[in-house]
Amino acid sequence: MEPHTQPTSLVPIIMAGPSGVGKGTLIDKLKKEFEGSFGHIVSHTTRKPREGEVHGQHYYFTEKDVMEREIANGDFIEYANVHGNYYGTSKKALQEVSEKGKICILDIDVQGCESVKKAKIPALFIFISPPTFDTLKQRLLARGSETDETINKRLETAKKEMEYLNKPGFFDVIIVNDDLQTAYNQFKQTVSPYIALQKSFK
Ligand SMILES: Nc1ncnc2c1ncn2[C@@H]1O[C@H](COP(=O)(O)OP(=O)(O)OP(=O)(O)O)[C@@H](O)[C@H]1O
Repeated sequence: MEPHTQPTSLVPIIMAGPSGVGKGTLIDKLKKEFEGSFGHIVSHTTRKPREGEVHGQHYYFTEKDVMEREIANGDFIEYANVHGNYYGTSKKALQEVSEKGKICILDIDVQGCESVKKAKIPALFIFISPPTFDTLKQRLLARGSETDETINKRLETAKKEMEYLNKPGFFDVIIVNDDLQTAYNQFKQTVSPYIALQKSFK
């Protein structure tokens, strides 16, 4: 998928980059500014619902054997096993969003990107990079969501994810999230042709 050319279909926008780099922050900002252009994709999970979580809204809650069968069947465009629970995006969930004429944004890891590419699903692949490794560590610490152990795990994984920057052409666009507003402007510029196309469908 060539960025900066006029897209002819609303392909999903795939966001990758190490944990804590600011993917969620950028996506939230974009969805806020262009409310109505983006659809909410519902993931599947085999973990138990937490209080207040609604099936079909927060997740499609499913069973391990069912999900394994569906994965084997090729029903998922990507999935991951996180601490013994499966999480994944089904082809059907993606289809539900595009049938509503909305753009789908997926926040997935590089393994997930590999799966999407393998499934030959056309998409716009964006990698969000930290300016330095140290900045990433500071952001994870500042977010206050991790213990020392999980921070180290995330940083280890981050090193591997950053190696994808050496794979020419794997990502369509790489955005360095140093100053948030600058990164957001680049992000917005990258996806604006898709937003324009989405609006033209109304
Ligand atoms: N440009 C920036 N400058 C400073 N802080 C930032 C910047 N972008 C994001 N942050 C902060 O960094 C922290 C991590 O951001 P965020 O939660 O969006 O990351 P993420 O990539 O979605 O992580 P995860 O994959 O773990 O969900 C947050 O506290 C966020 O407010």
